[in-house]
Amino acid sequence: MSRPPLDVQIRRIDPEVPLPAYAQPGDAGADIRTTEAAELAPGERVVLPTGVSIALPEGYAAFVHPRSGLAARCGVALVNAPGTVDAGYRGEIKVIVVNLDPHDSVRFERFDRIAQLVVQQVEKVRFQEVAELPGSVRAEGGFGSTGGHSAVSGREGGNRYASVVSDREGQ
Ligand SMILES: O=c1ccn([C@H]2C[C@H](O)[C@@H](COP(=O)(O)OP(=O)(O)OP(=O)(O)O)O2)c(=O)[nH]1
Ligand SMILES: [Mg+2]
Repeated sequence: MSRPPLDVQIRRIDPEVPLPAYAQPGDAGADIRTTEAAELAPGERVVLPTGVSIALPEGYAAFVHPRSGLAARCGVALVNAPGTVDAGYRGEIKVIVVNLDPHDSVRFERFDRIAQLVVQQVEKVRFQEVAELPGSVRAEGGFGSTGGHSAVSGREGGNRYASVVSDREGQ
C-alpha cells in the first residue's frame, strides 16, 4: 500500500494560475507554470514567477527540477537545478531558466509548464567534527577516479578544472 499524499498548503499569488499538478498518477514531480511570458535569446537566463507560494511541513523540502521535454526539444535548463525550496520559505516559488540552445530563441507563454516540483523528506544533521574520518573503499577518489570519461578527456589534462576546485577550498 502506498502512503497517502502529504497535504501541503498552497497560496495563489496569481489568482488565475492552475495549481501544480502531477501529469500522470505515478509521477514524482508536479508541473509548475510561469505566470509571465518570456522570450530567451540563446544563452539568456531569466527568473520566472510561478504565481504560487507553499508552506511545507518541517522536515520536508521541495526541489525545482527541469522538465526533460523542454531540455531535449529546446535546450532549456535550470541554472540551479535542482532548486531548493526550504520548508520555511513563504515567498513566491521562482524558476531560474536558461536557454542553452546555441542558435534558437525559446519563448514561454503565460501558464506554460516550465519545471516540476519534487517534494521530499530531508534529514537535518548535526555536524560532529572529528580529527579523522572512518575509512571507506572509495576513500578520496572522485571527479572521474573510476574512469569512463572519454567524452571530456580533452579537458582532464588541463589545469582549468584543478584551479576551479582549489579556488573553492578553504571557503
Ligand atoms: O529554484 C529556486 C530556488 C530557491 N527558491 C526560493 C526558495 C528557497 O527557500 C529560497 C532560498 O533558496 P536558496 O537557499 O537556494 O538560495 P540562497 O542563494 O542560499 O538564498 P538565501 O540566502 O535566501 O537562502 O529561494 C525558489 O523559489 N526557486
Ligand atoms: Mg540558502
